[in-house]
Amino acid sequence: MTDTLHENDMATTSQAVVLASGNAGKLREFQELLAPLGITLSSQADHDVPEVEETGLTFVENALLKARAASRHTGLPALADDSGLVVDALNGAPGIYSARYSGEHADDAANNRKLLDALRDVPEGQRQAHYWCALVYLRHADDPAPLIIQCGWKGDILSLPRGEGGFGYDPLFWVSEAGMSAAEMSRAEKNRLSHRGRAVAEFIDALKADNA
Ligand SMILES: O=P(O)(O)OP(=O)(O)OP(=O)(O)OC[C@H]1O[C@@H](n2cnc3c(O)ncnc32)[C@H](O)[C@@H]1O
Ligand SMILES: [Mg+2]
Repeated sequence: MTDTLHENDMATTSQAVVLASGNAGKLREFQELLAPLGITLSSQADHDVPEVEETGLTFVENALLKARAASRHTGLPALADDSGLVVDALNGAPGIYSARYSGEHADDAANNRKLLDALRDVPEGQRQAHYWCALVYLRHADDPAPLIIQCGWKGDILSLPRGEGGFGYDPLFWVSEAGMSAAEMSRAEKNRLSHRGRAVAEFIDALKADNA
């Protein structure tokens, strides 16, 4: 990236934004993806934003609920990500329930175990899935025209976990184009290919156009 381009990016996008998420893995990925643009991203925990109930039935509805609550509470523009894993053989489960698949206080390990169990009898070749990311940006809490970006990432669900990186279902998410699981990728590689990485790239373009 040239200095000129960098300065230009800073000029068009430099601003304070709250990330409406309590997920440390997401926060790390967003900070890496947005830092070069001069966006100062704080997490909702920094502002004591109360956790909002994700009562929507789609990713985009839940992202809107999270972004609106964070923006209302902080007075800042808010970015929210609602994402999850959609498995064909499970009729789209765990879907919007990905974070709470094995219970309200589920952790990644328990969710992964439940997924492996649900797919116990599903043979290789029928274990297609995709991650989905709905990204919502509200300029203020009553913004009637939010920026909304949605991206998917195709993969297959492994029978055994592989890799230590990433978070969530990454050790079970096999990416054939890369020849490795999402948890075996470098952070840069995951950001380049993933549902969230590509949604953020589109978001950056949309924000630049918005600020132009
Ligand atoms: O709602 P917030 O506070 O942002 O945090 P969360 O973890 O509850 O987030 P979601 O409601 O959007 O649920 C997303 C879940 O989907 C899974 N997931 C989403 N993106 C993922 C990724 O890149 N790698 C692995 N798992 C992912 C993972 O289980 C997440 O907890
Ligand atoms: Mg959540």
